[in-house]
Amino acid sequence: MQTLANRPCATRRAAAARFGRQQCVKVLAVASGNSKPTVLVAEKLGSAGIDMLKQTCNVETAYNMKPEELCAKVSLVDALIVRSGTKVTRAVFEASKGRLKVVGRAGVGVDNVDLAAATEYGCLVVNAPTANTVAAAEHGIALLCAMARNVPQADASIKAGKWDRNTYVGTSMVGKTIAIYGFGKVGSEVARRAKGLGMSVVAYDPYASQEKAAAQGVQLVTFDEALAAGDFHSLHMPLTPGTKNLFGDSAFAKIKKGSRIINVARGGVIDEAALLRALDAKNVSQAALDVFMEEPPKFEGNPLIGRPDVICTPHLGASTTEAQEGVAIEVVEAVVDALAGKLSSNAVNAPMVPPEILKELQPYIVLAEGLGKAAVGLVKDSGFTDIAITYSSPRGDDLDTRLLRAMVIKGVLEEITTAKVNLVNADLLSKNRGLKLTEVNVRSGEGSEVLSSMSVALGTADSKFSAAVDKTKRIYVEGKVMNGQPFLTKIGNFDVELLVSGSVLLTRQRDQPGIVNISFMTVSRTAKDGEAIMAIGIDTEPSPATMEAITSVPGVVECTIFKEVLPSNSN
Ligand SMILES: NC(=O)c1ccc[n+]([C@@H]2O[C@H](COP(=O)([O-])OP(=O)(O)OC[C@H]3O[C@@H](n4cnc5c(N)ncnc54)[C@H](O)[C@@H]3O)[C@@H](O)[C@H]2O)c1
Ligand SMILES: O=C(O)[C@H](O)COP(=O)(O)O
Repeated sequence: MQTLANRPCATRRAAAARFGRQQCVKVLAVASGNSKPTVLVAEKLGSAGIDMLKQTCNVETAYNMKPEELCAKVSLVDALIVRSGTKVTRAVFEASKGRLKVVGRAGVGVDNVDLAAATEYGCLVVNAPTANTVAAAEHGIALLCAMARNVPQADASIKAGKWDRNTYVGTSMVGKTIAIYGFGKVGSEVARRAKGLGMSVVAYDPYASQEKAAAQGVQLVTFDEALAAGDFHSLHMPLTPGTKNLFGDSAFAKIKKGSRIINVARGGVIDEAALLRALDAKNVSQAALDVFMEEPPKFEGNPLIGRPDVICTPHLGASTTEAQEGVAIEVVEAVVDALAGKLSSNAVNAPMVPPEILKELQPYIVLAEGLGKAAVGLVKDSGFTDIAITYSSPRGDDLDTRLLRAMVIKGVLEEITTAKVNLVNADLLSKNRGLKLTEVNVRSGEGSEVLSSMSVALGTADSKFSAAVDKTKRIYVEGKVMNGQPFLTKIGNFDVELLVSGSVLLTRQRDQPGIVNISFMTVSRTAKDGEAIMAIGIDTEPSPATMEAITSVPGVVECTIFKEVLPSNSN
């Protein structure tokens, strides 16, 4: 096979000039034309974030909207930024009529966003996962101390004109055990601070690393062990189907008698009716709650809020000036990046790719999308039922293929569907279309390169260019990255070398001298005097008459236009 390196310089330069545009990954097709995207900020956001947003977007603020008001506004905006007080339901995505591309959550928890609906509607959800961690941990510690020393009750008493030094005798924290549930970002910061108070720390988190816990002097234990060990129990896990009502009657039956519980995570993790029963039975002696099953909770006759053994704050964990400025900047950066079509490491419903990995993957991402486009561009009317992707990589099974797979699907589906396909919904859309997808990782090559090659094969397809069909009766294209550029290296059983971009004319002819004479092209043959295919870069599409003329050249067997091998918007 002729390689780029040994090809004549002029041809290489021509190829590079023609196809060598700097490619970048467009994840979401967002801003159209030159108009600025419009962002609706539905809850109070730190001013630094608003100022940053205004640099690239039209910003509309509307707080305390009723659900129907949000639905009315959302079809006029490209992005929506919320905190935990706005429910971004399926109805919101439906009402957006496809315009809403990004939901930014200025905080960690995304349980107020219908992620399944977001994904279905191709809307990226991003959050601000780190900027309020310390604030939440500090609030947890504040509640721990306030509860142990009856600070709110004593404050209320003195404000009522009493000097009562007997009722509010507290309990000491030093030497006691705190059980932390959810040893993630907030949980581990709480652990660090609890150690500073002289407490022993155990943690329950089925997904946490032993090493990380040990490095902090924290012992990971089972749920039941944590319940039995803790004098204080501090909750720091997300609300998921697995954690919903985790603290119910059964847990409270096992909890250390008279221990105290703090919840700065999510209300639904505690079954509030069960907590009331546990408080009545003195299995739990005190509770400190920042979060509730329903927010705001019903106040009238609420048995939990009125109790002297329960102290409450109105979901204030993240509410420090510093944290609010921090989350505002963090979420705005993610929203602006997403609107510009860049991948975000804060994406919640799309593969999260750290920036350094993304940089490394960049040319392979372009290749993957290009191969998807190339393969589907060769399908005839009868369509195809399956996509087989093979990755040949020195990393073998260690290669994280999620992003590459999504880009192949994007490349394939964008050609055949009117639905907006992006990294968020690529998997789901292919599944909904009943496409069978298989991936094979083959260990091959050496060194640190991501891929030595990759191929896309479309099954049960009738190709408009029969030479693209391989021995297994699949439309087959293969490619690799050379000198940082994505190349198509095989079509069917024919080796080619085509820097993937723009439109290409493909002809198949008998291998005989002098039948076509074109300066830039790539030719491949199976055997001398056998058959060859020729790929020719073209600027404008030949007319039907020209196509007919090419096909009627003696020796030419078939001819097709292979349009836009790579996405035209990848520049
Ligand atoms: N009150 C507030 O204002 C406030 C502020 C920030 C965060 N939060 C909440 O705090 C919680 C933790 O936030 P984070 O940033 O530390 O998240 P995180 O993702 O860093 O940590 C969550 C941890 O919970 C663990 N976990 C998951 N399922 C579990 C289970 N069934 N049992 C035990 N552990 C489980 C995970 O392994 C992870 O280590 C979230 O619910 C978040 O929404 C609340
Ligand atoms: O999940 C979070 O980040 C916290 O619960 C904070 O929520 P808030 O932004 O509504 O204060």
